[in-house]
Amino acid sequence: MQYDIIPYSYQSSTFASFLRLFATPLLLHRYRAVKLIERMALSGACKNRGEVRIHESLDELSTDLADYIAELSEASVKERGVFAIALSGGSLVGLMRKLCDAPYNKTVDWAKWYIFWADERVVAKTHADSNYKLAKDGLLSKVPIIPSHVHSINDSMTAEEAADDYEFVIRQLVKTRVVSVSEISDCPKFDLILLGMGPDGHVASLFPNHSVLNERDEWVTFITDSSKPPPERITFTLPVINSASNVAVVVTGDSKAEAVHLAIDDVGPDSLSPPARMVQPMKGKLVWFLDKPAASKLDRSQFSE
Ligand SMILES: O=C1O[C@H](COP(=O)(O)O)[C@@H](O)[C@H](O)[C@H]1O
Repeated sequence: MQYDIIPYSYQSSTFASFLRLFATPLLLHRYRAVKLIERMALSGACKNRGEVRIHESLDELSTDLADYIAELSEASVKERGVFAIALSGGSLVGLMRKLCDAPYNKTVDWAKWYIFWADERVVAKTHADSNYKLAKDGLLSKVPIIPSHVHSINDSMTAEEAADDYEFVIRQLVKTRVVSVSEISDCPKFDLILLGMGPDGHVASLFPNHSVLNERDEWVTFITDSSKPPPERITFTLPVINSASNVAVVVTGDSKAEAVHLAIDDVGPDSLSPPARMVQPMKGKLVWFLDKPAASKLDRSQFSE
């Protein structure tokens, strides 16, 4: 199994700024083609943990992430008429900020977006810990998404009830094919699941050594003992994450470098395996968006050009 390492950097930043401001769909398409060629030229292969994009700065990471999401949205709307995207909380939402700016705020077909959460804290939607509130304040209130397409949890229920209710909502949307279904697992097949990762290697609310990592039957489950506050959360299970068409893990900062190393590198069977390492889409594509500090402990000797 192989993975691609892409030291991602805009060498023609003036050109990129011009395009971000004035891009027509045609120019944007051409610009993406140029970037693809740059990436192919810089990419190398390693033991497969997906494609790894390493960025010089948070600004470049944010632009690349916005491009990536916009491209997947365009492809999904073309193919299925809708784009079913699951968000996470934490630093991810701030890194998606470029989607609120030109050209994405105008070129993305926001009316076709259906929003879900890969995990949510069981708190009121107005609470500072709410992943919904974070996304609403940072993204959803700034772009023309249709309110009825935003599927957040019912915050008046217990964690267990909220997980069951959320799974029921997703089941209805699978029936109407707003969310596709995986031919392999019978799980929902989201067009894109966006994950962050904690310094302990947790993704969504799948924490190290937690029994929830073994859940194979439920689509959405709950925990009441999260090692990171708040304790009560709902989360997509690994089978759902690994059934997605695309999964992106967005990680920044040197406090996460060790977890990135353990999640991506070929570390051998005796090493600790963080939950992020269990993100292995069955048929979908996995992309890591890293900044340099987060990538600083990756074993470059495993890369081959
Ligand atoms: O608690 C959570 O943490 C992770 C990671 O957050 P970050 O701020 O370190 O990026 C996040 O992805 C998850 O959705 C959230 O509930």
